[in-house]
Amino acid sequence: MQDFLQQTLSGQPPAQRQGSNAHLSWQWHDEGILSLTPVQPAQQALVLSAGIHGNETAPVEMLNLLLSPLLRGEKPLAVRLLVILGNPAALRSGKRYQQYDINRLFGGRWQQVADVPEAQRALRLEQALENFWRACREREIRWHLDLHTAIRGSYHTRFGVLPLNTRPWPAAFLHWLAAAKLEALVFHRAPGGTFTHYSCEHHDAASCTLELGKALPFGRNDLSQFHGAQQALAALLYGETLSAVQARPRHYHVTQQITRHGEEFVLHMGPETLNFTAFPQGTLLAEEGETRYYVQQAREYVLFPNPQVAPGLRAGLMLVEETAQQGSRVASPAE
Ligand SMILES: O=C(O)CCC(=O)N[C@@H](CCC(=O)O)C(=O)O
Ligand SMILES: [Zn+2]
Repeated sequence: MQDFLQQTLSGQPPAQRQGSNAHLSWQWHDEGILSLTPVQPAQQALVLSAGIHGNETAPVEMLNLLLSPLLRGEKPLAVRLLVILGNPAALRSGKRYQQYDINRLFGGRWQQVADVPEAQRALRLEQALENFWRACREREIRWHLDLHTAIRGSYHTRFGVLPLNTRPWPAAFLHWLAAAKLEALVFHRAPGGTFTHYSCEHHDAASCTLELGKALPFGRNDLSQFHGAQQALAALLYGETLSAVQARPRHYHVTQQITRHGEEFVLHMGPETLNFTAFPQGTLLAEEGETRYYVQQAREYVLFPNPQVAPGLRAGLMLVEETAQQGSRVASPAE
């Protein structure tokens, strides 16, 4: 296969469904699902996904740039790799989703929505991860990096969102996220239906949603803003040296979720409000009927405010910044 992105956008299966070169063998499993196995046994299994939302194109372009030299046999592969373009139909139409946000449907939540294409696709992606990780060697390290872009501009252009994890985060994983030049890490404290929650909860993977800039159509992205992330991904994939960490990302955790239930929902933030905008205690953030959302802590920061989400879905998250002492639990290197 020459170009996985073009192949996926074409909507056609490739003429050849598997192949190999001096460094690896590859197998096309389904639309937007490709595994690559290195000739040399690897210590790590990595799922690298993008295009879960069809309008978030910068990471899709980046992923394809990293993948192409592997498929051409120009770079060695240092990990067992599963590459996923999450929602090909939405990528073709340039929309976040066709009928329902797929990133709310993982962990079996696809069973709760009517027959929408995203429900089928969430099931297919869960099966792909299941099969990929079933083939894991004992003690193989499992990581899942799901690449997105935010709808709005942000005070932090590059940041990571980590799912609820009942185990401590591996130090090497947090180190990699810092080396990828993420400015902030946001820790969820409740379960959710995202792809990264699914990997972490059901497959014990260290997983993170990487948010790289603002959503723009194909061809309009300035990938130089994400050079740090691209370099860190290249280091991981090709077994190259990881750049030194220049700054520790700021750490936040989620304190409350704003949920839209229906037509009465009002979000008291304009379209100009950036991600990580701070609000003082007592600020009325949103209301719907009798329900009112206020800032509860001395200062909270908003993330992903969106009054247009479907009923029952999150219309924003409120965050608190952690002090260095409070930091989220990290495993010792031996853990
Ligand atoms: O900018 C926005 O409003 C959404 C950007 C985006 O798609 N973010 C992910 C975050 C997933 C997570 O919580 O890990 C999403 O909303 O699905
Ligand atoms: Zn997204």
